[in-house]
Amino acid sequence: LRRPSRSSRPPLPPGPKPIPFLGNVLELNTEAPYRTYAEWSKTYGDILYTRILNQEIIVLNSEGAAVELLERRSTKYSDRPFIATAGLFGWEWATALARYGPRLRQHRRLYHQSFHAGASMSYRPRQLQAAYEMLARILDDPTHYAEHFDRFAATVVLSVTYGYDINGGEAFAKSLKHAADIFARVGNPESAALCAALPFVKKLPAWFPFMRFKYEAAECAKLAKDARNQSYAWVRQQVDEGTAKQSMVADAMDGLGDDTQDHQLVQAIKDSAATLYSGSVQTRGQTNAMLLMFVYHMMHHPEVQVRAQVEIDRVVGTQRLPDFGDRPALPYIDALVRETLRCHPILPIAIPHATTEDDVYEGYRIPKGTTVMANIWAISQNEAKYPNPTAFLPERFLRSDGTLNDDNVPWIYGFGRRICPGRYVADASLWSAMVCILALFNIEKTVGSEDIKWETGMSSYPLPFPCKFVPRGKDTDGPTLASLIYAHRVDY
Ligand code: HEM
Repeated sequence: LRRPSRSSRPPLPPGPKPIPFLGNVLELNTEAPYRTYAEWSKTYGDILYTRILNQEIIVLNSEGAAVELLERRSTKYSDRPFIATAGLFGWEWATALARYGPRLRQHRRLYHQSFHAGASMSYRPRQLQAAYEMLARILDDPTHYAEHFDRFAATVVLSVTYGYDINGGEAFAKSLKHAADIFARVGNPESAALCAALPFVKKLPAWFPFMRFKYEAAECAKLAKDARNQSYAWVRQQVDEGTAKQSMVADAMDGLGDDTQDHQLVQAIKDSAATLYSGSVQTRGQTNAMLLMFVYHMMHHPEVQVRAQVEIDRVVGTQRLPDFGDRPALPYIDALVRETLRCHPILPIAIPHATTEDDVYEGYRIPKGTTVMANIWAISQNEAKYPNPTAFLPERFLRSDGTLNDDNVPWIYGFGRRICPGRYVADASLWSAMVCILALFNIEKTVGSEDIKWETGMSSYPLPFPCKFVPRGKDTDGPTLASLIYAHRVDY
């Protein structure tokens, strides 16, 4: 058998011409690479090829191409690119960085068992409770609203993952946060690119000039390891004593019996659980970033707030707080949640996938080992599907009779075998936080509101900015709200 000659192989997808060593890095807007990719797609089409240093990247600029490759052909497209610093920082255990294989599948099974659409419903009372408590904090101290969002997100994740109450003060919660912060600060794409381009860097000792980050790397790895063991031991003790609340780790222990029997599964439980927690507390996780985005949109769109509040007042009234039973009667609120997810996606290039086999798409060759990115930002700004895409218009998700349409922006959570396993939990957290805030407060501009700094790179959202949370009712004071929250109190 003769191998096909190089010239008879399909070509790579089109793209800007790379220069030696650097590739296309000089043309890339590194603060918002998704904008450059969207710009290039006007010349090269929905699928384009680019090289950044020594990393070969294929960018999918349309929902159709992303669904075709990352979902329908997911057996070939579910790996992650190798991140050189992950191992160095002791972070190779995290699900989001895991290569495609049995370990990833084990993590995904554990998530599925506790967070599929049906199972996620059982966490709703806790999410609502956490949202109510967040309202009380905002009322008491509105200036630090972003910190209250961080606490809300961490409360939910600790509860659904470990059945742990954030007020418990266990050391593991602190160690994991600390490790996640170090990894976010030092394990950045630049150090990763340095380690990938110059592999000997990984072997240099920490005292070597410019290698100080290695001291932090060692600390980060140790903290993360201790925290994973301690959090697991904490749930084990609760389960053995019969006091454990339902959670992902407790569910997983149910099928385990003795911890010494299946080391691999025990490690998978520790690692998959810690991934959720570290993702949510790391400087800012997805849920809290999305809530900052929500405040930003509301501050600029008082007319949207009014329409949402008319709906809430009609369905819920002013004598109680919203709950999930109200959700079907509040279509505009759901439309508002979807528009907040769509209008400015917080993960504009999601998390890159990578191929495990060669493939051909629309006559183009996609080699094994290529990084494949879905340009979520380009998908969100598709004029044909979302006319006037930069405008914030929740009604684009409503039919003419006022009911919700079928577009629940699924692409915001990624694709195929790597799709976000926490999407149902995230959806319930976002809904409960947004509806509760709108029920109680008007969000208004104040001095400094226009001077907003943005997180850039892989994520994009406004960093905390000044704004006012003005209670809507004359009698919304601490004691009234406390009695409303108490009346709704759920024990979980
Ligand atoms: C607004 C909130 C959220 C958004 C927009 C979001 C979005 C995403 C996206 C785009 C990915 C990458 C998917 C892909 O590679 O195709 C992802 C992965 C992931 N998400 Fe979320 N997420 C959110 C909240 C959550 C929550 C609350 C949890 C946990 C309870 C969670 C757990 C994860 C995990 C573990 C992964 C890695 C999956 C893997 O690599 O296989 N996410 N998320």
